[in-house]
Amino acid sequence: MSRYLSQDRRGADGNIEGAGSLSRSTSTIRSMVDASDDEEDEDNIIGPPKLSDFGSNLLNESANHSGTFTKFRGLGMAHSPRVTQRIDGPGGNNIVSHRNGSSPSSSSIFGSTVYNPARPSSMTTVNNLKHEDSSRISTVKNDVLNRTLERRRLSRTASSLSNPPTVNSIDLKDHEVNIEKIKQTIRDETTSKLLERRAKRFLNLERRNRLGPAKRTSMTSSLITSEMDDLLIQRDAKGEVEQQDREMTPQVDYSNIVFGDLNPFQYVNKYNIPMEELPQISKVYIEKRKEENRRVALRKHSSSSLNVVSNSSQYWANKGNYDDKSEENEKPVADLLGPAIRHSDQTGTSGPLPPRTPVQLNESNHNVMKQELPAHNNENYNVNKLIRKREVLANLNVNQKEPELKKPKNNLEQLDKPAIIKRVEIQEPKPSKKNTSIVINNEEYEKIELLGSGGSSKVYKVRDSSKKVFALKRVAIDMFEESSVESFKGEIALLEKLKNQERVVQLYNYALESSVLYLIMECGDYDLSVMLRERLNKPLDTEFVRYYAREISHCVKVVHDVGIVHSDLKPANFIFVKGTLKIIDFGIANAVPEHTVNIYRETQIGTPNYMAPEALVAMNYTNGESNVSRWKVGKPSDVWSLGCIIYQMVYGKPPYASFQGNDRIRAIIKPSVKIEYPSVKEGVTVPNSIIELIKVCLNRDPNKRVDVDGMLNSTFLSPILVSEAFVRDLVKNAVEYGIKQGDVSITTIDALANDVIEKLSEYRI
Ligand SMILES: Nc1ncnc2c1ncn2[C@@H]1O[C@H](COP(=O)(O)OP(=O)(O)OP(=O)(O)O)[C@@H](O)[C@H]1O
Repeated sequence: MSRYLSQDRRGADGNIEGAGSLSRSTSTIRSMVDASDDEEDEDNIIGPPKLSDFGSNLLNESANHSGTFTKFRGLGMAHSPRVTQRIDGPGGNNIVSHRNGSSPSSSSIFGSTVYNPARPSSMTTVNNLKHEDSSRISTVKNDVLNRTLERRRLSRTASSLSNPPTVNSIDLKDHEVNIEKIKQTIRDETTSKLLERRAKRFLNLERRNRLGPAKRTSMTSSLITSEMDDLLIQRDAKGEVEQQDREMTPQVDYSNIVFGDLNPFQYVNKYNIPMEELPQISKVYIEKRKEENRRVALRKHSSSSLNVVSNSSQYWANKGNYDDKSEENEKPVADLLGPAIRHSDQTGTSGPLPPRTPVQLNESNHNVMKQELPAHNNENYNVNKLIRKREVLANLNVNQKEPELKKPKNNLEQLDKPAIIKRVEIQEPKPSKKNTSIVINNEEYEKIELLGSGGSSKVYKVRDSSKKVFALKRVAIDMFEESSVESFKGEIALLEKLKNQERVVQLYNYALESSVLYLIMECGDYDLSVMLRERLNKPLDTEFVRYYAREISHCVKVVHDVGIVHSDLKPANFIFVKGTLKIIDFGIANAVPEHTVNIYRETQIGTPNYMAPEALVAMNYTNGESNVSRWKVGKPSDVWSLGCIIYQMVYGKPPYASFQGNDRIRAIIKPSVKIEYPSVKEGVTVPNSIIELIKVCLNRDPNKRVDVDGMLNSTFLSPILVSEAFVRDLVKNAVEYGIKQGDVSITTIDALANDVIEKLSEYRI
């Protein structure tokens, strides 16, 4: 450019070569008008495109004539003071440009262009004009040039005649008009060019958006590119692609924008999109958000539908109908396929996509899944996807028992991956062989649960190979303690003796191995202590007391009847086996020799709460510690224990339970410590018959204590029930007998009473 300016300047100074330089400038313009803009790079433009050399010449000329250079500088376009300076040369006001003092650069009144050696200095503003427009402009410019040349020629002639040059004001006006026209033309061209570039940039940006961030795969991007090409081809085929679509201002379709986490404003900023596009982008953004919300609502609805329908065999039976593209089938399919999957992140499209369904993947359906998705446009793509998915699903061997797979992520890669089948096999936990089974006399027993534990034993629920349930009592025996060994041998012997006794828990099998005694017994459900605890806060129920007092008495009678003293009777040693109360734990029981009232035991005693005073006295408890290991037990001791249990049934606790520790034992032993028998228990009258029974059981003197038979025949346990008529009849007969006899002796009255009592025994219940 400066080269041309110099030539022009020389011409202005009278160099006859000026015309040549001007025509050269003109040809430069023409060549540039026709030049392709493919190599243009907008990024290299600091300001608006520079004015042509020709234009600069004209302006300089004009300025020379008018002296109003600044007027042209004030066109509102950027002018770089850094690279441009005015030089007031002898020929008038000229502009030359310098870049770093020596680098060639171009400048114009519109700005400057960064020097690019790889590119010829060119007029970027006019190189894409249509040919007709360029010709028209050239014509105008040539006309102006001719006029200028003519003016200069006249000026030189006048100068040679020593006449000062004059400027015709009309000519000057013409120049200004022409320059304005040129300026307008160039402005139009500039605007058009900018719009074209912007459109191009949006197109690229659009592609970049579709391709997504760096994580995209080559498959995805090629798919998307071909998708866009196919879109164009389709539109071409429909005649929708007009010539103007390929021109400088193509319509940018924002509908496929993927915003990600950005809002429209952030999006526009991030991708350097002009702010005037913001409203349109915002509109798209809002639409997308609406669609997203709608999909979330649909997803909630469809997931609940899925729960209901997925279990339906009808659904799976109907899966072959997926090929039916009717609207009726579309909704169920959408519902059944579950939550919509956003597919837009990578492809720029959106819409529901069937989720992964638990499938049996075979070769054919795998291939179907692997096929590339077809090119699509926004509207058709979702429909195509759904149809295609249905086709794929129809070919799949769907296993409804499979657990539902996780929903795939929102990208195309997921579609190409074969669905992974998760097989969940529910197995019953295999019991560890360790400590779970035991063999006793060649019979294997499997432990089920722990039923209870005592001082020296643990009792488990077990089952044998035929699945019959038993109680396994495992007793650790001190083999070096003879009494201990003998004691448990005694228990086995007693249980053998009590075989087939209905009120005694049955012993089926036993073994002594390595200081451990194993007893396989009849298994109970729960013991009496549990039941008494359950009834603790309930009001007294005399019928309940009667029934269970009779039950325990019956159990003990059975034991006593075979000459055995239990010695450790307490609620926990009575268990319910299928509703029948049975006696257990003969660990300290012993057989009482025939015709012997008491025996002496040499082993540790049981629970003091239920122990008879004579047993504790025999142990010679002093200050709470027994100094003898020998103690006396007999059948009356068991009756005392029964009396304590019945007392607990009525009053909620054993007789001496209010005493703690050794005080309790002392209280039991000490005759002065009387047992209390309140006649009312929490508002309920305690029948005398109950109190009488308990009293005869808790007699301190074992010899005066009632035996089990007496207990069972007691009024409370065996009451007499007579009718009102029976009483009336009895009274009438007695009076009539007295009238007839006149005087009746006491002896006669006693005999009559005994007669009646005997009669009443028939009324025992
Ligand atoms: N055959 C059985 N069926 C069901 N449960 C039982 C059986 N035998 C015992 N139990 C339970 O196991 C608990 C302890 O049993 P057992 O009384 O025989 O052991 P122990 O060592 O003699 O206890 P303690 O020495 O305290 O009297 C009982 O209270 C009862 O709950």
